[in-house]
Amino acid sequence: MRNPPVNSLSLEFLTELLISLEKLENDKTFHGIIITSDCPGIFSAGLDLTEMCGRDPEHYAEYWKAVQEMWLRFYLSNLVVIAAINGVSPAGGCLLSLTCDYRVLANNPKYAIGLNETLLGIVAPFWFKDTLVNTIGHRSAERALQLGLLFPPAEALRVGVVDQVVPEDQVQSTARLVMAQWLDIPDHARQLTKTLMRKPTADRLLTERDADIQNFVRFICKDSIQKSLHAYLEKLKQKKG
Ligand SMILES: CC/C=C\CC/C=C/CC(=O)SCCNC(=O)CCNC(=O)[C@H](O)C(C)(C)COP(=O)(O)OP(=O)(O)OC[C@H]1O[C@@H](n2cnc3c(N)ncnc32)[C@H](O)[C@@H]1OP(=O)(O)O
Repeated sequence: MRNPPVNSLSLEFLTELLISLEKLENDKTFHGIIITSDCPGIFSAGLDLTEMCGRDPEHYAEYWKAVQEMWLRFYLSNLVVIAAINGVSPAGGCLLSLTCDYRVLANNPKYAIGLNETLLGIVAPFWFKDTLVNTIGHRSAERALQLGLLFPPAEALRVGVVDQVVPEDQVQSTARLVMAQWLDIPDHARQLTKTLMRKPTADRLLTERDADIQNFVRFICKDSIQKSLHAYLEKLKQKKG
């Protein structure tokens, strides 16, 4: 991913990601992809806050549809998808990595990962929650979501948000090694098993997609939510001094 400075998932970047995924899926010589970041120290800062602030309801609806599409397409991809997480990964960045089949995280205490939405005064939608529950179990997910926990590497591994923590210079090589193991499995059997495991979760969003968009638009248009997102963005900007 190369969308400096922080790989935020803007509408344009999400569209590019989806086009890239589609191209790779349509090229039958590809069987797996590794998602990693070209922005030093940052895997992805998550959803682009500027897409959710000070825009009109039509824009929010278009943006949310693209976020849903990203989740659906990556979560259900027939390819083996591995996240080589080489930086901090809050909220939407964590969600993207949770859609993958396996997560390798660099062992750097700055590289926290988690669904921290509550810290911004917003609520992770049910499909974010379901993805986390499927990964780490109900109790851990409930605690992580309510507290908006961002896990440093050792904690992320203990709770199961990531599958492996390795020295920073070994993230890519480990991801390639893991990919080789996954590609050794007969593809059709692996793909059908992935679908079996994930389809019920995806189906819930597919049947409630429009309602979920409307719910997001209603929520994000609230004055109180706009105020807290603006304040959060300002805080990020002022951090620099
Ligand atoms: C019903 C459902 C309703 C709602 C659900 C909505 C779900 C939302 C999920 C999300 O993903 S919300 C986004 C959550 N993301 C975050 O909380 C991360 C915020 N960013 C950071 O903590 C830090 O930027 C960083 C740790 C990722 C990187 O730190 P650093 O290297 O020090 O960079 P800066 O903080 O100086 O940031 C540089 C630049 O980038 C802007 N920026 C950062 N994050 C975002 C973002 N998510 N969206 C848009 N822009 C972002 C930041 O403001 C700086 O901008 P400048 O103009 O000052 O350069």
